[in-house]
Amino acid sequence: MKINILTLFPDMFSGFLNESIIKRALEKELIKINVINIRDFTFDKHKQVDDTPFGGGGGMVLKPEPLFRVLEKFKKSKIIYTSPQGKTLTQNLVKDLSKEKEITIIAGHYEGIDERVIEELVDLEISIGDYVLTGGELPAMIITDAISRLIPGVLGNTASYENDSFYNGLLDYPHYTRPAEYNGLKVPEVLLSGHHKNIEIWRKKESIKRTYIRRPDLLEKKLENKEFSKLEIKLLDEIKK
Ligand SMILES: CN(C)c1ccccc1CNc1ccc(C(N)=O)cn1
Repeated sequence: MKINILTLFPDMFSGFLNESIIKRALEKELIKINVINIRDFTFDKHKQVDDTPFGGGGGMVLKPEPLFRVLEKFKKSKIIYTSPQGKTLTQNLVKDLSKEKEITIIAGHYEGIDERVIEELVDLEISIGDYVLTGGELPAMIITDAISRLIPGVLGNTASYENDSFYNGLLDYPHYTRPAEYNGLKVPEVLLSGHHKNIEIWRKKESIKRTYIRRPDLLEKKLENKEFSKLEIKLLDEIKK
């Protein structure tokens, strides 16, 4: 999986690329991340990347020329633009994107980019949620992070995404680690029992209970898509009693 990120602020990505799971995935060459400075694709004296909007109003808009030039190099990849006007990112969309060979993410800035770039070159506009940020760099990191962890080998053997919340359409169950009692607070007995089947059922029930309480919309969706196993239906009935 190769991810190109087009940005005006490449230095924002150094921490993201040099730490933890992403760093290890890059070292193992499981993914390749290429951060490109849009400004390198300006050839005028002032290296101008933005300009005032036609029609007036405040702010600046990213000019079409530098973006058309840089995107020429990546036209074989799926071109993504992060903006509040995009399709909201979900785990299913992440899963679909993780199957691409190469994607290029344009991190928007200022008031956005010239619409002609979107119309002509952008394959998918993505929003990470209904809120406004100073730039598209954090959304680009979030999309890159969410995709990378689905690439085989990136999470290593300890963590796996099969039990991810959202992976099975449910929220995650509660997690505990040593000590078994802390400040008089105990870990649920079943988790200390070593009884794997009971533990699995307890975790599944906790996931369904939490989803029922906190995100009934997710349960609805799972029911609509007929994605419930017989066990999950049984546990949901117990919870509803
Ligand atoms: C300055 N703005 C509003 C803007 C306008 C257009 C494009 C990019 C930006 C950069 N900001 C972003 C980007 C993405 C998201 C999101 N929800 O994915 C929120 N904000």
